Amino acid sequence: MNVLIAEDSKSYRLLLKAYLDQLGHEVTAVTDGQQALDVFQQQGNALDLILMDVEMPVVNGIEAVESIRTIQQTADIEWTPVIFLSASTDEADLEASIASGGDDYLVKPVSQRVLSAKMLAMERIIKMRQRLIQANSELKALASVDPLTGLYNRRHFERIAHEEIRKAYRHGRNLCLAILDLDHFKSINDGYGHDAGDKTLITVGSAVRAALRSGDLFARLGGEEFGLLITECDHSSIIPVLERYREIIASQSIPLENGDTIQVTTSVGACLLGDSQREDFSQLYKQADIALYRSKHNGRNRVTLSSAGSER
Ligand SMILES: Nc1nc2c(ncn2[C@@H]2O[C@H](COP(=O)(O)OP(=O)(O)OP(=O)(O)O)[C@@H](O)[C@H]2O)c(=O)[nH]1
Repeated sequence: MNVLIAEDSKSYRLLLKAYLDQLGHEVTAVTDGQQALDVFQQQGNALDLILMDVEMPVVNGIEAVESIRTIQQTADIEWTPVIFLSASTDEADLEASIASGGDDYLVKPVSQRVLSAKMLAMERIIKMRQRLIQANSELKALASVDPLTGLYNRRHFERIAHEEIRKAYRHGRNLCLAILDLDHFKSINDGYGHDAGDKTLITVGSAVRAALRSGDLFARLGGEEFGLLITECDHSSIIPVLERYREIIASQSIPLENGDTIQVTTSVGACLLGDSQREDFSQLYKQADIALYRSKHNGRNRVTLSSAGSER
């Protein structure tokens, strides 16, 4: 386990560290509550257990644990178990320590035997905690991904787009939001079956993803509609970039079991950030959607770019 000891007495700190080293734990030892807080913030979920002295200079153990519990809630860190160490046998002190967010309370001096037994009990809890951290991170990843294509989903796309739009305005950079909508996709489903339609979505998705510039984002927004976020781009280069993606899709051949192949084209509607007024995601999306409608209306398999604010 990765254990943090916060203890101001040098001799006792070294003794505890020696006990834990013998049990095979990774130990970081600090001398006050503020240093314990700093280590907690640096290590986050990587820290398994804290042994916290109650009486310490600068920030005492109780104050440090109260802060740890607050940080935990805001910084997406799972509950990190804390064992308080105190010279006091007063039950009110034990009560206050647990109320502040501690999980156990040991009266000093603690024998190696008692510490080993407590560490064993904590290890069981920590294993559960690690399983929870793992499950949560898998759930988070799943919540961002479209299960059919493995691309990011609409939810993730919108979240990142909001952040990127904010950053682009802050740093005075341009940004392009594009919607790519496959043409006559219904006729692929109707003509070749739903599985062939699925295969088309998967092939198109992975072809564009493979061609993506790092820092840009491609996602399946739903059905046969994909979203593309191009960061740091300018007016003169954006059409060739979008044309390149359109051509990549048109050049895909999707082989079917009966020997046939499917080809598909895409219509693209895109929008650049406005220069004069601040646009948010939904305004940009609306502009890109209007441009997409033009691409469809003008014959499909083409790119239409609208500047935000110019086509309401
Ligand atoms: N195979 C498959 N089809 C899907 C999926 N999601 C949506 N679709 C189908 O995609 C088709 C979209 O059809 P429309 O909205 O009429 O669009 P379109 O045929 O591409 O026509 P245009 O966009 O006007 O060129 C519908 O038939 C949906 O059932 C999916 O996950 N897999």
